[in-house]
Amino acid sequence: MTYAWLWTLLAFVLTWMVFHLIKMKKAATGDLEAEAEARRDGATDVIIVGAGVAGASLAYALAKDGRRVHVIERDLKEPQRFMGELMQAGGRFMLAQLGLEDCLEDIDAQEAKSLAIYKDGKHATLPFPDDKSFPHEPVGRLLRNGRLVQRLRQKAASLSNVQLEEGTVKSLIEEEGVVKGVTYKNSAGEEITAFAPLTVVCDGCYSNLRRSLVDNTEEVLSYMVGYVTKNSRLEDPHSLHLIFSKPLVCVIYQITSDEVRCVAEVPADSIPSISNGEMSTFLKKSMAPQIPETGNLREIFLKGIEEGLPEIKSTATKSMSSRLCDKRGVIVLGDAFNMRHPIIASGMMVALSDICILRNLLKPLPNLSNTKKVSDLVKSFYIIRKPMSATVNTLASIFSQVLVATTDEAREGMRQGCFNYLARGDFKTRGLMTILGGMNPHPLTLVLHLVAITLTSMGHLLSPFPSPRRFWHSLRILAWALQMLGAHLVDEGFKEMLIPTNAAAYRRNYIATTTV
Ligand SMILES: Cc1cc2nc3c(=O)[nH]c(=O)nc-3n(C[C@H](O)[C@H](O)[C@H](O)COP(=O)(O)OP(=O)(O)OC[C@H]3O[C@@H](n4cnc5c(N)ncnc54)[C@H](O)[C@@H]3O)c2cc1C
Repeated sequence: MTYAWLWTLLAFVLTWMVFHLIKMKKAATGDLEAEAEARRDGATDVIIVGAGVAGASLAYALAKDGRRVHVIERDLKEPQRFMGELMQAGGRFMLAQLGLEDCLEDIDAQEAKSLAIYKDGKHATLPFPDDKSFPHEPVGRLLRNGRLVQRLRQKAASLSNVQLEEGTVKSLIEEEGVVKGVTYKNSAGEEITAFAPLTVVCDGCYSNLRRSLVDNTEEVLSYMVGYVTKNSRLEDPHSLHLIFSKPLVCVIYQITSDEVRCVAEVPADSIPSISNGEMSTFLKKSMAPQIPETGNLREIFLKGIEEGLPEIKSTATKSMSSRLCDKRGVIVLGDAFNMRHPIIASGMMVALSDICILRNLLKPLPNLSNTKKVSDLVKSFYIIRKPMSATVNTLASIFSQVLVATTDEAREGMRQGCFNYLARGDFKTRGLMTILGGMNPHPLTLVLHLVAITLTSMGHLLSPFPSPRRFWHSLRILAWALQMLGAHLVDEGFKEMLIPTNAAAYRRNYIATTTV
């Protein structure tokens, strides 16, 4: 009798445990059944990780071709950041190819018609020229990146075969070397698995997933420090103002009808602290005096600082060459795949160009579960993208190195030579501007321009009277230029593209695959 309560308690605990064991087993079986069901049904054709510019555009393009797309994005709120604020004319063309050009409307974007350059009191404005072979108006757009991203997300989500969900992808699910899907945490904190024959990783410049797929590493080159000056309008709001300041460049541009973005680039190893006010002192004392008084550039630069730097932000500039991922069932795109210095503002354009190519390559395939076929197509994608990616990556890398101010006479000669070349305003400048705007992705033409800039720089250093010292420095310019170019010839697989017949074939192939 005394132990009756103990037996009752034991019986209760045992019943509770058996009940829960049965429940857990049922849930596990149910999960597996649901997964198997999803796989059998082929409920999703493509999973896209990340809905930035690349992920959202790709989702729309693939869904338009009838694919069932599941996009998983970590944060569906409007991104507040200062990258991707100039959509080059070439990027607008790619958006039009994808049926997304209207996403540039109703976001108070500003027309970008020219590049204005400033150095040591001299100034030149270089319009993006009208290239007759380019089927689009040669005008880009200056904008708030977050607004564009939201428009792209809305447009993708408006299609019934796109499921856009907030969630953070934790890992890829792999079976025998083939990626089958992802594990992610949804907004309710539940861990979920999703399966599809193809997963596209578009999780941006801080990508974690990339590391398990490709073995390339990113390099931090410098930092861009930026803030917005509110209630302001530049006297020339349609130019991107690039100041050849020291040690690195400043850039000022209109991003909405009454907001101006001010950016200063700072070396990676000496970035002043934002939190203790060092940064505002640096901007006010070191950078502001170098901003030309032309128009109202300096006034707006200072106004932003004096109004208390509401939201000063810094972003790392990175470079990472593209590497082919040899796993099946997965593709990496956007910044997770390939990055370059943002000095020529072309990352979004390259990502969109990649999407146009990939979409056109995948179009004839009714079933993406043929992973061997998809993997072969990805190999040709990697080659076809070269005219655009190699041209833009090389130009960005060389410009970013040339624009660094140093006390080295040869390097300063090249910096001045670059300014002189751009400021001439002749047919050569126009040619380089069409490359810059993404209207002529032609590596061979770029190499010719780079050779011409080198010769201009050498000529500048030798004039008016060549001396042995000047001659020596001009030879150093040549050596430096060859070294920079040489590195890219190898890295970007440029060599074969420089053979004129190959270059022409590459370009034809590129145009055919980017045009709907
Ligand atoms: C300072 C700076 C200035 C730039 N200026 C320009 C410019 O003017 N013009 C231009 O064309 N390019 C510019 N670029 C480059 C451009 O911003 C990028 O190339 C472009 O934004 C890349 O798009 P993306 O979709 O690959 O990445 P993002 O736009 O970064 O999108 C990645 C998305 O993935 C999501 N995500 C990340 N991890 C996960 C996860 N685990 N699960 C789910 N979602 C995830 C993120 O939330 C994000 O929405 C600039 C770059 C820098 C650094």
